[in-house]
Amino acid sequence: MQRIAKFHKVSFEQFLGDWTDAFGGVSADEARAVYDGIRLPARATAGSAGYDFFTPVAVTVAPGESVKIPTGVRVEMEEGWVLSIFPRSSLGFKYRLQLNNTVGIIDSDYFYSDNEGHMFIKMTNDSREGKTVELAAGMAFAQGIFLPYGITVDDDCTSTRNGGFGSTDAR
Ligand SMILES: O=c1ccn([C@H]2C[C@H](O)[C@@H](COP(=O)(O)OP(=O)(O)OP(=O)(O)O)O2)c(=O)[nH]1
Repeated sequence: MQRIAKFHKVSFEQFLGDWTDAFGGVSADEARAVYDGIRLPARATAGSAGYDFFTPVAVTVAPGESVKIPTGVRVEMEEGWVLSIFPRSSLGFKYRLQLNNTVGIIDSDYFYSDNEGHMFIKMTNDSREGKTVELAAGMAFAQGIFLPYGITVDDDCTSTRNGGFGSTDAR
Protein backbone atom coordinates (compact mmCIF):
# COMPACT_ATOMS: atom_id res chain seq x y z
CA MET A 1 0.00 0.00 0.00
CA GLN A 2 1.34 3.44 -0.89
CA ARG A 3 1.44 5.99 1.92
CA ILE A 4 1.13 9.29 0.12
CA ALA A 5 -0.90 11.68 2.27
CA LYS A 6 -1.46 13.08 5.71
CA PHE A 7 -4.52 14.75 7.23
CA HIS A 8 -4.11 17.77 9.50
CA LYS A 9 -6.52 20.08 11.25
CA VAL A 10 -6.67 23.62 9.88
CA SER A 11 -5.66 26.30 12.40
CA PHE A 12 -8.28 27.38 14.94
CA GLU A 13 -8.34 30.87 13.40
CA GLN A 14 -9.18 29.44 9.96
CA PHE A 15 -11.79 27.13 11.42
CA LEU A 16 -13.45 29.90 13.43
CA GLY A 17 -13.81 32.13 10.36
CA ASP A 18 -15.19 29.38 8.14
CA TRP A 19 -17.47 27.98 10.85
CA THR A 20 -18.92 31.44 11.52
CA ASP A 21 -19.50 31.93 7.76
CA ALA A 22 -21.36 28.62 7.58
CA PHE A 23 -23.41 28.73 10.77
CA GLY A 24 -23.41 32.37 11.92
CA GLY A 25 -22.70 33.69 15.38
CA VAL A 26 -21.11 31.15 17.66
CA SER A 27 -18.88 32.21 20.52
CA ALA A 28 -15.16 31.60 20.26
CA ASP A 29 -15.51 29.18 23.22
CA GLU A 30 -18.21 27.14 21.43
CA ALA A 31 -16.15 27.07 18.24
CA ARG A 32 -13.08 26.05 20.24
CA ALA A 33 -14.97 23.12 21.79
CA VAL A 34 -16.08 21.98 18.32
CA TYR A 35 -12.55 22.43 16.98
CA ASP A 36 -10.98 20.47 19.83
CA GLY A 37 -13.38 17.59 19.18
CA ILE A 38 -12.60 17.29 15.48
CA ARG A 39 -11.38 13.83 14.56
CA LEU A 40 -9.17 13.39 11.52
CA PRO A 41 -10.61 11.14 8.78
CA ALA A 42 -9.95 7.46 9.39
CA ARG A 43 -10.64 4.09 7.82
CA ALA A 44 -13.05 1.79 9.62
CA THR A 45 -11.24 -1.43 8.67
CA ALA A 46 -7.82 -2.41 7.33
CA GLY A 47 -9.40 -3.32 3.99
CA SER A 48 -11.50 -0.17 3.56
CA ALA A 49 -10.63 2.17 0.70
CA GLY A 50 -12.47 5.14 2.16
CA TYR A 51 -11.36 7.51 4.90
CA ASP A 52 -14.51 8.39 6.80
CA PHE A 53 -15.12 12.07 7.49
CA PHE A 54 -16.83 12.73 10.81
CA THR A 55 -19.37 15.46 11.61
CA PRO A 56 -17.90 18.13 13.93
CA VAL A 57 -21.37 18.65 15.52
CA ALA A 58 -24.78 16.99 15.36
CA VAL A 59 -26.40 17.79 12.01
CA THR A 60 -30.06 17.57 11.02
CA VAL A 61 -30.99 17.80 7.35
CA ALA A 62 -34.67 17.93 6.48
CA PRO A 63 -35.87 16.63 3.10
CA GLY A 64 -34.87 19.07 0.36
CA GLU A 65 -32.43 20.90 2.65
CA SER A 66 -28.67 21.28 2.27
CA VAL A 67 -25.84 21.76 4.71
CA LYS A 68 -22.26 22.87 4.03
CA ILE A 69 -19.93 21.43 6.62
CA PRO A 70 -16.52 22.99 7.25
CA THR A 71 -14.65 19.81 8.15
CA GLY A 72 -11.80 21.51 10.01
CA VAL A 73 -9.47 19.26 8.04
CA ARG A 74 -6.85 19.77 5.32
CA VAL A 75 -4.85 17.14 3.50
CA GLU A 76 -1.25 17.06 2.39
CA MET A 77 -0.70 14.77 -0.58
CA GLU A 78 2.15 13.81 -2.83
CA GLU A 79 2.01 15.11 -6.39
CA GLY A 80 0.06 12.87 -8.75
CA TRP A 81 -2.70 12.07 -6.27
CA VAL A 82 -6.20 13.40 -5.74
CA LEU A 83 -8.59 12.87 -2.85
CA SER A 84 -12.09 12.11 -4.12
CA ILE A 85 -14.99 12.59 -1.70
CA PHE A 86 -17.97 10.27 -2.06
CA PRO A 87 -21.19 9.74 -0.10
CA ARG A 88 -21.41 6.89 2.36
CA SER A 89 -23.49 4.15 0.82
CA SER A 90 -25.58 3.63 3.95
CA LEU A 91 -26.73 7.26 4.09
CA GLY A 92 -27.42 7.27 0.36
CA PHE A 93 -29.41 4.03 0.56
CA LYS A 94 -31.44 5.14 3.59
CA TYR A 95 -31.99 8.82 2.85
CA ARG A 96 -30.67 9.61 -0.65
CA LEU A 97 -28.15 11.86 1.10
CA GLN A 98 -26.22 13.37 -1.85
CA LEU A 99 -23.07 15.42 -2.23
CA ASN A 100 -24.13 18.65 -3.98
CA ASN A 101 -21.21 18.39 -6.38
CA THR A 102 -21.88 14.63 -6.84
CA VAL A 103 -18.21 13.95 -6.05
CA GLY A 104 -15.74 16.26 -4.31
CA ILE A 105 -12.32 16.68 -5.89
CA ILE A 106 -9.56 17.76 -3.51
CA ASP A 107 -6.51 18.81 -5.50
CA SER A 108 -3.03 18.32 -4.05
CA ASP A 109 -2.23 22.05 -4.41
CA TYR A 110 -5.35 23.10 -2.47
CA PHE A 111 -3.34 22.43 0.71
CA TYR A 112 -1.21 25.52 -0.02
CA SER A 113 -4.16 27.93 -0.50
CA ASP A 114 -4.63 30.97 1.72
CA ASN A 115 -7.52 29.17 3.44
CA GLU A 116 -5.04 26.40 4.42
CA GLY A 117 -6.85 23.99 2.09
CA HIS A 118 -9.83 23.75 4.46
CA MET A 119 -12.09 21.05 3.04
CA PHE A 120 -15.85 21.62 2.88
CA ILE A 121 -18.44 18.97 2.23
CA LYS A 122 -21.89 20.06 1.07
CA MET A 123 -24.76 17.62 1.17
CA THR A 124 -28.45 17.61 0.33
CA ASN A 125 -31.13 15.35 1.74
CA ASP A 126 -32.82 14.23 -1.48
CA SER A 127 -35.22 11.85 0.29
CA ARG A 128 -38.32 11.11 -1.74
CA GLU A 129 -40.05 9.69 1.33
CA GLY A 130 -39.86 12.73 3.61
CA LYS A 131 -37.12 11.24 5.79
CA THR A 132 -35.07 13.63 7.93
CA VAL A 133 -31.37 12.81 8.31
CA GLU A 134 -30.11 13.05 11.89
CA LEU A 135 -26.36 12.74 12.19
CA ALA A 136 -24.93 12.62 15.69
CA ALA A 137 -21.73 14.54 16.40
CA GLY A 138 -18.73 12.49 15.36
CA MET A 139 -20.67 10.30 12.94
CA ALA A 140 -19.10 9.28 9.64
CA PHE A 141 -21.01 11.15 6.92
CA ALA A 142 -18.84 10.98 3.79
CA GLN A 143 -15.72 9.16 2.67
CA GLY A 144 -12.57 10.16 0.84
CA ILE A 145 -10.53 7.88 -1.42
CA PHE A 146 -7.01 8.69 -2.61
CA LEU A 147 -6.62 8.08 -6.33
CA PRO A 148 -3.60 8.45 -8.63
CA TYR A 149 -4.02 10.48 -11.82
CA GLY A 150 -1.97 11.08 -14.96
CA ILE A 151 -1.35 14.09 -17.19
CA THR A 152 -0.97 14.34 -20.98
CA VAL A 153 2.49 13.97 -22.49
CA ASP A 154 2.36 17.54 -23.87
CA ASP A 155 0.91 19.14 -20.70
CA ASP A 156 2.58 22.50 -20.05
CA CYS A 157 0.41 23.88 -17.23
CA THR A 158 2.50 25.85 -14.73
CA SER A 159 -0.11 28.00 -12.96
CA THR A 160 -0.74 27.66 -9.25
CA ARG A 161 -3.95 27.45 -7.21
CA ASN A 162 -5.14 29.71 -4.46
CA GLY A 163 -8.52 28.57 -3.19
CA GLY A 164 -11.31 26.44 -4.49
CA PHE A 165 -14.86 26.53 -5.80
CA GLY A 166 -14.22 28.30 -9.11
CA SER A 167 -10.94 29.96 -8.07
CA THR A 168 -9.33 29.03 -11.39
CA ASP A 169 -12.16 30.45 -13.55
CA ALA A 170 -10.39 33.75 -14.24
CA ARG A 171 -7.49 32.02 -16.00
O1 LIG B 1 -16.36 19.01 -2.13
C1 LIG B 1 -15.35 19.74 -2.28
C2 LIG B 1 -14.79 19.99 -3.53
C3 LIG B 1 -13.68 20.81 -3.61
N1 LIG B 1 -13.15 21.37 -2.50
C4 LIG B 1 -11.96 22.23 -2.60
C5 LIG B 1 -10.72 21.39 -2.86
C6 LIG B 1 -10.45 21.57 -4.32
O2 LIG B 1 -9.06 21.46 -4.59
C7 LIG B 1 -11.00 22.94 -4.59
C8 LIG B 1 -11.44 23.13 -6.02
O3 LIG B 1 -12.31 22.08 -6.39
P1 LIG B 1 -12.60 21.74 -7.91
O4 LIG B 1 -11.33 21.81 -8.70
O5 LIG B 1 -13.42 20.52 -7.99
O6 LIG B 1 -13.57 22.97 -8.22
P2 LIG B 1 -13.70 23.96 -9.41
O7 LIG B 1 -15.12 24.35 -9.47
O8 LIG B 1 -13.07 23.40 -10.64
O9 LIG B 1 -12.90 25.18 -8.85
P3 LIG B 1 -11.40 25.64 -9.11
O10 LIG B 1 -11.49 26.60 -10.27
O11 LIG B 1 -11.04 26.32 -7.81
O12 LIG B 1 -10.54 24.45 -9.39
O13 LIG B 1 -12.11 23.10 -3.70
C9 LIG B 1 -13.70 21.11 -1.24
O14 LIG B 1 -13.22 21.59 -0.21
N2 LIG B 1 -14.79 20.30 -1.17
